[in-house]
Amino acid sequence: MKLSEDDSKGYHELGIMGKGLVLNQEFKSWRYNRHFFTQAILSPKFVHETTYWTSKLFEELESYWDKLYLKGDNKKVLDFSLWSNQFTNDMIITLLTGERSYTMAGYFNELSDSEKAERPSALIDETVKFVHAIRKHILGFLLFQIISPFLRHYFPYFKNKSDDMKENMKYLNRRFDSIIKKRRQEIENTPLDKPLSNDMLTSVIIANTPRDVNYDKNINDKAMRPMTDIEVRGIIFDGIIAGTDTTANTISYIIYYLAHNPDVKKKMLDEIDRTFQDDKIRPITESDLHNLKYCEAIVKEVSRIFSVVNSFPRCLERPEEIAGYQWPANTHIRINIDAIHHNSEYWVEPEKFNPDRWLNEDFEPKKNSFITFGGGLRVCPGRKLAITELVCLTTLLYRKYEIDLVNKEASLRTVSSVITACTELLVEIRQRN
Ligand code: HEM
Repeated sequence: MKLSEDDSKGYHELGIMGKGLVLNQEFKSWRYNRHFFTQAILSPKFVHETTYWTSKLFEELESYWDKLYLKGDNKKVLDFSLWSNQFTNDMIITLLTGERSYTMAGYFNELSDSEKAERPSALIDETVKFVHAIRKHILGFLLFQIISPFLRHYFPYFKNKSDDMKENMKYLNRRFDSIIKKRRQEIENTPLDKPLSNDMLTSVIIANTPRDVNYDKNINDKAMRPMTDIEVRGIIFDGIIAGTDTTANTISYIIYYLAHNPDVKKKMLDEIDRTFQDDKIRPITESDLHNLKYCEAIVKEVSRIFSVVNSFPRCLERPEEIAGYQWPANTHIRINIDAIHHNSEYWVEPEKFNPDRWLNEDFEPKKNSFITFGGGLRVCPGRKLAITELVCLTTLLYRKYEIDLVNKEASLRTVSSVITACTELLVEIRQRN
């Protein structure tokens, strides 16, 4: 991603340009941030955290579904796209910050007239407010690129909107800063021989300090210094922004494709039942993942055929020939993921939903042809977490529940901007026999 000076003015004004990863064009600072992000997210204990929290939060989700939809004989309808959003919000915030988030509980309280979630309501309100602010940021930040500074500063309609977004950003920064400060304090108060929690925030705070197992006090390299609070905030913020809607929408698309491909669904159920031997409640573990290769193939095939991110930007550093044309340096291009994923030069029968293609021993997607997570230096650093979370979630959902679309004839309801988001997915749910 490289934005021109004009395009990035608004992001500077909002205070998000040059921080974290996504909007960071300064190579040294991006590389430093990326190193911390990758080191934390790719560590083996993080894979453990991902399976653990997917199971734990799924149990919580089931407790709400049980009360709202699963009692009695009547089939009840739910909008899966809304629940998946609450789930992935709680998941990413808990995994990245180590602070429990309760947006599923908040949504349950909204839907349930009589019973309320067994969580302190002040805690629910606080996390719901936090998540609403994150959502407002995701939906509104493009205003700072698309609308000129003149309109944003002097035209009341845009000025109000942009002032509101700036206030929202201030609130988010305060909230992140207080979480970071609290965690630094907790780390300081924990004796060196006592373990710390495994969330990303803790890992990036302790990286390159004596609490880090890889710490070497003899290395006196500026590039290996610990992160400041503002740097920590930048990468945690980006992880939350990039890791919520992407996974939430992909799981909705998985439900949709399974409903339309009963033979695939049957094969998946066989794999799940073989792995869990009729145990419908034990938590999923990392070792289960080795036995869920068909589920993983489904996640990849859905991501190929209906990628949630539809394109991503690049800027040419030097003149290049692309598609037979010469392009000067600094040309901005968008790489069209959908076009590449549906191109018969790269994929056999590209329009066919065929998870088996991923299981063929000789199969390897052609170079740069599976780009749902982008590619090159900037490739999505959350891809392993995303695939693990999606495989676990698909397995947990279908291990115990029968999920049908309310209207199988209806096409998917989506809206496209930076990502293709599912706006509604009405399903009927009941326990599997
Ligand atoms: C299905 C889920 C996901 C999809 C489809 C996805 C897709 C992408 C894509 C296409 C990019 C741009 C890559 C490029 O320019 O080459 C990206 C970047 C990024 N993603 Fe993901 N992502 C997903 C989940 C996640 C998760 C769970 C996280 C974090 C926990 C995450 C964090 C990031 C970050 C921080 C970047 C910016 C990287 C950089 O600029 O260095 N993503 N993602």
